[in-house]
Amino acid sequence: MTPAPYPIGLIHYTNVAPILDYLQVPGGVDVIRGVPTQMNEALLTGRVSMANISAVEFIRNADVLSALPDFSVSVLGAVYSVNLFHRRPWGDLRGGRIALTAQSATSVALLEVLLRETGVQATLERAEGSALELLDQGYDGVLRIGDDALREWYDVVGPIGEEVSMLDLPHQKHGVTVTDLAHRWFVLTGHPFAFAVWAYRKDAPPPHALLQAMRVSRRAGIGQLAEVSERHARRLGLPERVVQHYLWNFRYHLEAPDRLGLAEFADKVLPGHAPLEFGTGLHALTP
Ligand SMILES: C=C(O[C@@H]1C=C(C(=O)O)C=C[C@H]1O)C(=O)O
Repeated sequence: MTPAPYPIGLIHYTNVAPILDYLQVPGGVDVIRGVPTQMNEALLTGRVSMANISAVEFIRNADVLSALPDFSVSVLGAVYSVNLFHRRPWGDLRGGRIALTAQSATSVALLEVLLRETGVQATLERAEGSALELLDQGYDGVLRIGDDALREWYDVVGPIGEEVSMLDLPHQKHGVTVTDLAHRWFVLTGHPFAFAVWAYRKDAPPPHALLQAMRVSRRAGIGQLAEVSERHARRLGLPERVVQHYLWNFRYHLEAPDRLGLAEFADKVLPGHAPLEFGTGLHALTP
């Protein structure tokens, strides 16, 4: 008897290209793709058994989900693709209206934490459109994530020539400020921020062949980062150097500092949450 297929969901943002571009999906694994909120829902409803999902949904559903112990989309400091666009200074957003992308769960929760910790009360509303369109429509702030956020950051601050150091990438131009939420989290806590984990339903752990294939493809992607960056830079219409900097900056292994950041975020966002489990019940891990 052939075993039932194992369905997985994959968020297709460029930030996971180094993990997924070289993935050879093993037989018996079915893949669907989508934005974070779609993959969150697919995992929570059981349509898929494992997905890279918004870290905040892993925290909120820690009773039914476990996370792979060695996969994440984390960053220490600026991330470049989780951005609040605004014209007035952060402190002056008090009483204002902030437009939220419908693609995100974690970054919305992160924004709420950061606003609360800085004493800024604002009205948060779902609204679709580019950052500049929504600012022109009268929103005081616009949250964007993923490839759109990266491109729109570059549209605002670019062009960035060879003379600009990657340590000093701009975040302001023509009266628009692009506040990088991961950078703000770093300033607040000193920790990395984990945006996504690979979560699976505790009742349906992933087959070993899939985990091995993901580790092999991550090694290939990181090892060929120049090629990955060139390919995606062309697709995004961004300089290769900027995309390579963007990609190497991610922390893909859920290491101890990433777990500290995740635990701190969990306590801020959902005090009293169920314990977070990493790989409990998974068969032996091969490095
Ligand atoms: C870093 C990012 O992280 C993503 C942000 C998510 C969210 O806000 O819910 C979910 C998955 C992550 O891959 C990004 O969107 O650029």
